[in-house]
Amino acid sequence: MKPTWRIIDTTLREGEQFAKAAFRTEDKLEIARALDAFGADYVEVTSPAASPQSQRDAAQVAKLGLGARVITHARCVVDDVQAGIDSGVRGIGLLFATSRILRESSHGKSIQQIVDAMGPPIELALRAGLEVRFSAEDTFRTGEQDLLAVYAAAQRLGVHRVGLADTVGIATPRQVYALVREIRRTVTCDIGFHGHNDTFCAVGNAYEAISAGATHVDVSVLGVGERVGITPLGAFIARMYSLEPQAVAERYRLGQLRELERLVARVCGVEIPFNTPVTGETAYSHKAGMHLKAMMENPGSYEIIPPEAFGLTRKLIIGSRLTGRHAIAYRAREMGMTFGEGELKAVTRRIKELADKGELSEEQIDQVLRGWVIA
Ligand SMILES: CC(=O)SCCNC(=O)CCNC(=O)[C@H](O)C(C)(C)COP(=O)(O)OP(=O)(O)OC[C@H]1O[C@@H](n2cnc3c(N)ncnc32)[C@H](O)[C@@H]1OP(=O)(O)O
Ligand SMILES: O=C(O)CCC(=O)C(=O)O
Ligand SMILES: [Mg+2]
Repeated sequence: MKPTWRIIDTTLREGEQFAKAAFRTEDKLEIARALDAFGADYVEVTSPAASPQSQRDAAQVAKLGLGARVITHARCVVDDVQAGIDSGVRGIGLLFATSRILRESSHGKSIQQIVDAMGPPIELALRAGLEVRFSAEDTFRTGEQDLLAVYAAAQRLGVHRVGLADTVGIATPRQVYALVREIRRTVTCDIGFHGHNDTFCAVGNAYEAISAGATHVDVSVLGVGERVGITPLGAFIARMYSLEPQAVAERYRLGQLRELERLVARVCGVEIPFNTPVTGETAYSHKAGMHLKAMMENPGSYEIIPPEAFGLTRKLIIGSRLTGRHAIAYRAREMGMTFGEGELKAVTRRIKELADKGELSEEQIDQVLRGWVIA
């Protein structure tokens, strides 16, 4: 069983727009290889038109011979497309801002002028044999008639995919679902979604896009990108794994995720947030007594994704003031000790008293348990 959707990882394009990213050539090659090892379906690199080094780097990534399809991203400008073709990539994401605010501030074109300008760059890319996507930048602040006009034009030109871009992170999940549904009824080609995380809706929005018929989703490692970035790869994978575990585990090498994130964090000089889904420092920590009891019965009690699926382990914190007698009995059993019900309550009370002054380490708990038996 395979997922019906594909991941376009844009760490090397959107991620290069992250304030803290200054990728050297060797960083890009290492990240591209790590993305490929994870099983990313596409790796998107910065427009070769951006700078001479960007052109050389795109060509080097394209030459790596990855399993992932290496694509680039460009304005609807013939010279930019030609630079993409020259770099040897296999696909190109073209875009034009269609919202009124960006039409006025970014390029000054009307919808009709956009439709007229799209033709030559799209045709050039298609003639060169590239996989071509056309995206309406700032989709969710664009009038529906305007969107339908540009997507219909893109489809007439023969693009492989149209893209909806929540460029400013304004869309709600319900809006994403409704608009993707609408576009799904209008075009026959594939549909991509690119969502910014300004209101932390990027994962939910990507999921709704897929539910409504999108085939491709843009992600980046740790979500790096402009401002607070886009849909994070790991969080998106967590979302989808919880729904279709077998398909996700078969398609992607999930055990690579943590190393991939560590690589990008190191290169960008940032920490991985403690609450990052799956790989964050506390993602598999369980602390409250009621949770610990149930976790010892069945780890599925408070985990929707087993850590082993990602090569990770869980941590049960039993030395806090929130601990419970079941957790203490469990540890005691591990040490080969059994307590009667009254003793167990008493030793748990003692551990809680001590923990009120500060959490106990495993060694300290063991010491209390051993001391209790001897006393
Ligand atoms: C939402 C996004 O993240 S989109 C991706 C953003 N990525 C990038 O910007 C890549 C890095 N960018 C760059 O290196 C540069 O901006 C370049 C090389 C692309 C362009 O550089 P410059 O020619 O110096 O223009 P500058 O960046 O100042 O202004 C943007 C120009 O692109 C035009 N433009 C903006 N969007 C588009 C578009 N989608 N298609 C065609 N032209 C566009 C603008 O009209 C403006 O050209 P003008 O001066 O003739 O009006
Ligand atoms: O080309 C696209 O679909 C997305 C471009 C982009 O980065 C954005 O709109 O935020
Ligand atoms: Mg973006």
